[in-house]
Amino acid sequence: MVVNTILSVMAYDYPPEKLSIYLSDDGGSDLTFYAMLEAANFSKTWLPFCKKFRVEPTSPEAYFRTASEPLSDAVNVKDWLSVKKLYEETIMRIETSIKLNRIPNHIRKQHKEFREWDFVLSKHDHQTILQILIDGRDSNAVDIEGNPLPTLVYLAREKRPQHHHHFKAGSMNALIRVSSRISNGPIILNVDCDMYSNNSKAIKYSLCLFMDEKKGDEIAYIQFLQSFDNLTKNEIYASSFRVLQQLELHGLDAIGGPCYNGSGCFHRREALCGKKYEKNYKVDWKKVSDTKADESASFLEETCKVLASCTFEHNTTWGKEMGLIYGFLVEDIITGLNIQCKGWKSMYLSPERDGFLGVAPITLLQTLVQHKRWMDGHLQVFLSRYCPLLYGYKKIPLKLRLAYCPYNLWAANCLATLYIVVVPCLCLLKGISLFPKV
Ligand SMILES: O=c1ccn([C@@H]2O[C@H](COP(=O)(O)OP(=O)(O)O[C@H]3O[C@H](CO)[C@@H](O)[C@H](O)[C@H]3O)[C@@H](O)[C@H]2O)c(=O)[nH]1
Ligand SMILES: [Mn+2]
Repeated sequence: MVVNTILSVMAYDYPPEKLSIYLSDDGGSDLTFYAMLEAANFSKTWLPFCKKFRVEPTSPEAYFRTASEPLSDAVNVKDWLSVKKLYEETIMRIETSIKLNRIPNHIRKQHKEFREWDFVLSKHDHQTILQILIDGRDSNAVDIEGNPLPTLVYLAREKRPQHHHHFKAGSMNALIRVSSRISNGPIILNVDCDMYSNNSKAIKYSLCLFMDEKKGDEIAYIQFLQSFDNLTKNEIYASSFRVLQQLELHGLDAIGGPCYNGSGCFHRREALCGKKYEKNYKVDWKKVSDTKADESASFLEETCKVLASCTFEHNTTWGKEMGLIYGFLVEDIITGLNIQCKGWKSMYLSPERDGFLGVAPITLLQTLVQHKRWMDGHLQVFLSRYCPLLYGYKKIPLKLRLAYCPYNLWAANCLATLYIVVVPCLCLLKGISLFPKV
C-alpha cells in the first residue's frame, strides 16, 4: 500500500527536481525500508511511463486495476505490458519478503543501510533511522530517460519506551523538522499511508490558490475532499460522509475555512510551524523557492537524526504552538483550529477528479471503532481549553466557532438519538399521539 502512496505522489505533474517526498515509518520496519528501495527503483520506469501515457491515477495498483492496455500501436502496447509486468514483479518480491518476514540476502549485502536494523530492539525501542534513498540534487539520480527524479527520504524517528511518541502528530512533527533541513519546501502536502494521489494536477491547483495575488497570502492550508475507493455499493454505514464532504465543508469554506482533516491537505510550512498571520504579509515566491541544503546526503543523514530524536522537543513549543498539536485523538482538527485562530484562512478544494482516494471503514466493527475515536476526540476538544466557542473568541468569526460545535458535540447527539428511538415507540404503545391534535 505505502509503495503506491509514494509512487502516486512522486508522479505529480510538477517538475520533479522541485519535489521531495518523505516517508515516516512509525513501525520502524526493515521490510518497509526494503519496499521503499523497490519503489525508488521502480519509480525510474514509472515516472516516464506516467508522462508518456498520461496515467491517471498515478498509483500503479489503482491504475492497472482499472485501465486496459492501449490499443494504438504495437510498440506502445509492448511498452505498456512490460511496465505492468515490472510492477507485478516488484510487488511480488515485496510480498514474498513480507511473507517470509526476511529481506533477501543479496539485497541485504548490497545495501549497507540494513545494518541499522541490527541496533533495533523492537518497534517501540530504536534509534533514528534516516536514509536519503534518492537525492534529487545528484545528477546521477535520473529515470530511465535521463530526467531528474524527486528526492525520496525514509525516516523512522527514534522511539524509546520512556518517551511519549504522540502518535501521528509526533511523527508529522519529526518529518517537518527533518524536511526543513533537507529540502525546506514552503508548501507541505500530507497524505496518509492508506491513501494515494488520484489527480496529478493537485499541486498545480493548490499552488494556484496559494499564489493568488489578492487572497493567496492569507491561506494557511488547502484541504482536499477525501474520497474512498473501497466503498460498498449500498454504503450502509455512510462511510463516505457525503453530507459533510459535499455540503458542510463547502459551507465552512465560506465563513473562514474548513477544518484540517489530517490527509490530502497542503500546508504553508510557516503557518504549520506556528507563525501568526500578520496583516499585509507577503510571500516573495522567488526568494523562498531555492533553499535546499548544499551538504552531501550522508552528512545530512547524520546531522538530521537529532531532529527526530525523542528528546529534541523537550523544552520547546513543538506540539503546543509549533507543528501538529499533541494530546488529542483528533490532532488534525485541533491543529487546523489553532492555525485559524492565528489569523490564517483555509480553503476547501474538490476538483471534478478527486484529489486523493483512501480506505474507509466498511464493516460495522471498523466503523464503530473509528466513529468512537472521532467522537471522543471531538468531545475532548470541546471540553478542553481549545473549545472553539471560547478559544476562538475574537480570533475567528462567531459563525465559524458555531460551525465547529456540531462536530465537537457529535457524541452528545446520542441523547437526541436515544430519545427518538425510545419515546415515539413508547407513545405508540401507550396510544399517546405523537403530534398535537389540530
Ligand atoms: O502512531 C501513529 C499512528 C498513525 N500514524 C499515521 O497516521 C495516519 C492515519 O492513521 P489511520 O490509522 O489511517 O487513521 P484514520 O482513523 O483513518 O485517520 C483519520 O483520522 C485521524 C484523526 O482525526 C487523522 O489524523 C487522519 O488523517 C484521518 O484520515 C496513517 O498514515 C498512519 O501511518 C502514525 O504515523 N503514527
Ligand atoms: Mn485512514
